[in-house]
Amino acid sequence: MTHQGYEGKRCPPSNNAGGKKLLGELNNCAPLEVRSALDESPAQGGSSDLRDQSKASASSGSHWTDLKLSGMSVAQKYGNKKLPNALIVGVKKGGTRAVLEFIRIHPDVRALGTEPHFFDRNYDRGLDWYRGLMPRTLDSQITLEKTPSYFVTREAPRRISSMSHETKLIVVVRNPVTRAISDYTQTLTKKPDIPTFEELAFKNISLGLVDTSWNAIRIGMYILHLENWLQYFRLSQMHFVSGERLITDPAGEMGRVQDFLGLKRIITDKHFYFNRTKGFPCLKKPESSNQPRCLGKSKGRTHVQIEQEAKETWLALLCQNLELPHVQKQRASGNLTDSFIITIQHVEKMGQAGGFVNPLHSLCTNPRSS
Ligand SMILES: Nc1ncnc2c1ncn2[C@@H]1O[C@H](COP(=O)(O)OS(=O)(=O)O)[C@@H](OP(=O)(O)O)[C@H]1O
Repeated sequence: MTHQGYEGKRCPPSNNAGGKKLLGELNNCAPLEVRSALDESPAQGGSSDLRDQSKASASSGSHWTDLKLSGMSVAQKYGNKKLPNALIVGVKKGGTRAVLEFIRIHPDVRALGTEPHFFDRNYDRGLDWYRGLMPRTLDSQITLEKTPSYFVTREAPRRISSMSHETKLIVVVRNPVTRAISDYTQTLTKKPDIPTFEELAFKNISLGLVDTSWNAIRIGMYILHLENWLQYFRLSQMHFVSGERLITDPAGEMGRVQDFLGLKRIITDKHFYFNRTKGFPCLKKPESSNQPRCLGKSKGRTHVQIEQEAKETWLALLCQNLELPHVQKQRASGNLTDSFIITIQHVEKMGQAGGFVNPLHSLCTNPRSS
């Protein structure tokens, strides 16, 4: 299936409020690759939704700085569809959409607006199918896509490295407890009758038993997943974006992303403004538009309310159960793989250098900060 074909079959725009649009409705009108993309973030915003914007330009990857040639960008006319050189591989609810929408305003980046889920759900369709989804790029431009579920997909690192050992990987990490609550909040908008967060997170709260098989918890066990990636990729090929700083200092985080991708620092604080109503940084001039835009309503949802006391009890337990015990267990057993040691050292080093906020550290040492 060609990419043009899939764009042509997009759903008509909806007036539904973010978080209320049901996936089922979208499924009826969207073809597979769009459905896949929407599975991760089904809710759509209104007319000021950057995600609608990105879907509209999903196949063209068109760019506001592109030179126009009879209404068609140079890349669209002379470019080729290439396999991505860089991927935003996760984490779900980390801030991956914000990174994609922010980086794609760079003239040397062209991104697929939807999530193709190639390395997890659609691998059988083959690399030609995957390439066909990509926007046309000039040789000097980077092709990028984001699918947050790659980070926790066992086969993804091997599959990506067999596409190219040189692929650059971006991981947007966020405090795993907040991430889990965000994930749960999203599920709740689709299935309001699910058990409480507490019921799902704990096997036995008085015994302090956390259910690490629950996906919302498991995704946040970053070290566990990283270990798998490091079997196939050098650490220098991975860049960690702090989901927290992406909100407080988007230009700073995007500066480091541009450095990592070998791009000139074009995206600066001039590109952002803080939208008080949204409560998040927004783009003054997003891709394909001169109008300021924020991400859609499914980004920056109000999280389910959790009482502070319960939260502190949980946090202590979750903190003990996410990265730390895994690290401690591995250390105690003396059964450390090289990649594991490197990961820990790397995370610690980046934390010291201020280049990385250990997602557990601030929360576990100061639960009230959440
Ligand atoms: N600028 C800006 N605007 C809006 N939202 C922002 C922004 N930067 C980061 N975020 C955070 O991104 C969180 C959603 O993460 P993802 O885009 O990775 O979600 S998804 O996995 O694609 O569904 C989303 O999580 P929630 O706040 O829990 O909704 C936001 O906190």
